[in-house]
Amino acid sequence: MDYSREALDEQATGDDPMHFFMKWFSEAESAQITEVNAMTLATVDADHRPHARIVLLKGADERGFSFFTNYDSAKGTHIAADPFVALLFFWKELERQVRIDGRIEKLPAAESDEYFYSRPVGSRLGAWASPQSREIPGREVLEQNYERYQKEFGENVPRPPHWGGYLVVPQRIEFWQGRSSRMHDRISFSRNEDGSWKRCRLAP
Ligand SMILES: Cc1cc2nc3c(=O)[nH]c(=O)nc-3n(C[C@H](O)[C@H](O)[C@H](O)COP(=O)(O)O)c2cc1C
Ligand SMILES: Cc1ncc(COP(=O)(O)O)c(CN)c1O
Repeated sequence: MDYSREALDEQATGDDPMHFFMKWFSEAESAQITEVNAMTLATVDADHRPHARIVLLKGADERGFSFFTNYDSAKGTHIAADPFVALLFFWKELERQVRIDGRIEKLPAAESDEYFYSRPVGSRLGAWASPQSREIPGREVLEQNYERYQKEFGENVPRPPHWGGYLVVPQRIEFWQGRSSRMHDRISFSRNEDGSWKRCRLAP
């Protein structure tokens, strides 16, 4: 595969990488890419071993990037032990990659509520039914839990205390655009002490 769609220069990315991320994100949406918000989340456990999995980006604003999950899951346990994480997007149709590293924190409960109550009732029951990342003897455990909570809550399924959002506050954001002969463009932003961003170009 030789990449040849387009170039990325320093000027085009501007001074604010969150702003530029939104631009690339909406271009990916317009390109009809399916699950454009699917991103790899890397965490490290208490023994410094890395773990990666896909989660769905549900918000991006001047604060950072947010997603929702089970706080008692493996990833939740890793995050509690070490708040440094990485995110990765690969939009292959656009020959683009975005790499983000930063520090993660829980979203305020009000924001977790707001998102949770926007989800279909079935997914809300799923959040109760699944002890995410735990070993279970069989699928029937999930089905039984689901039915039990369905009986208990009916249509009014509250947010479980162990389920909510995280915000990744970026410290570095890199935009990668594939180019011919592996001579790709990489524009990287690192956060300064005062919160402003320093931009540089990296060799591919
Ligand atoms: C496309 C896709 C989207 C996913 N989105 C989420 C998500 O937003 N939140 C989540 O908790 N798990 C999501 N998952 C499941 C995770 O990849 C993972 O299996 C789960 O969160 C357990 O991870 P852990 O054991 O490392 O905590 C998604 C999986 C795929 C393939
Ligand atoms: C277990 C789990 N939790 C949360 C999500 C987040 O997405 P949604 O809120 O759209 O269900 C997903 C998406 N695949 C998921 O698999």
